[in-house]
Amino acid sequence: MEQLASQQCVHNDDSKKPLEDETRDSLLKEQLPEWNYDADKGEVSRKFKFKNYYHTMAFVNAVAWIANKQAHHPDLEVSYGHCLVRYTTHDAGNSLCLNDLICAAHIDTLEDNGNFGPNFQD
Ligand SMILES: C[C@H](O)[C@H](O)[C@H]1CNC2=NC(N)=NC(=O)C2=N1
Repeated sequence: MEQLASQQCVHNDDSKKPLEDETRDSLLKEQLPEWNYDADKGEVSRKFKFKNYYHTMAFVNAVAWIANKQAHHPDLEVSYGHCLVRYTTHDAGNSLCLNDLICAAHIDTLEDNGNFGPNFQD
């Protein structure tokens, strides 16, 4: 299967079709091992932890940028030191679709290495 992180979201009738169980499970296992699937909610989620609010918000802004680029938007829970990212496809009645996993993979490419430049507050 093609790498999720090198794919872009598509918005058509096909993109509103829930993933087959087998496809979903193998993509999660092979490409998104840090993400948790909730079958009841039809969503995947991952909690990202940061050392302070500056780091958290830098991440949140990058997530928002990806969401607008992909026209597919996660629910976010933000606090001082963490951001919980949840994806489901509302247009599919809150089911897990390929766009959800593509966005999750894009977010996994954001690295927080704690180095934001000399003027960044630690
Ligand atoms: C037209 C546009 O693609 C849709 O309204 C998008 C916008 N962002 C979305 N985000 C999410 N998470 N699910 C959707 O079904 C969805 N639909």
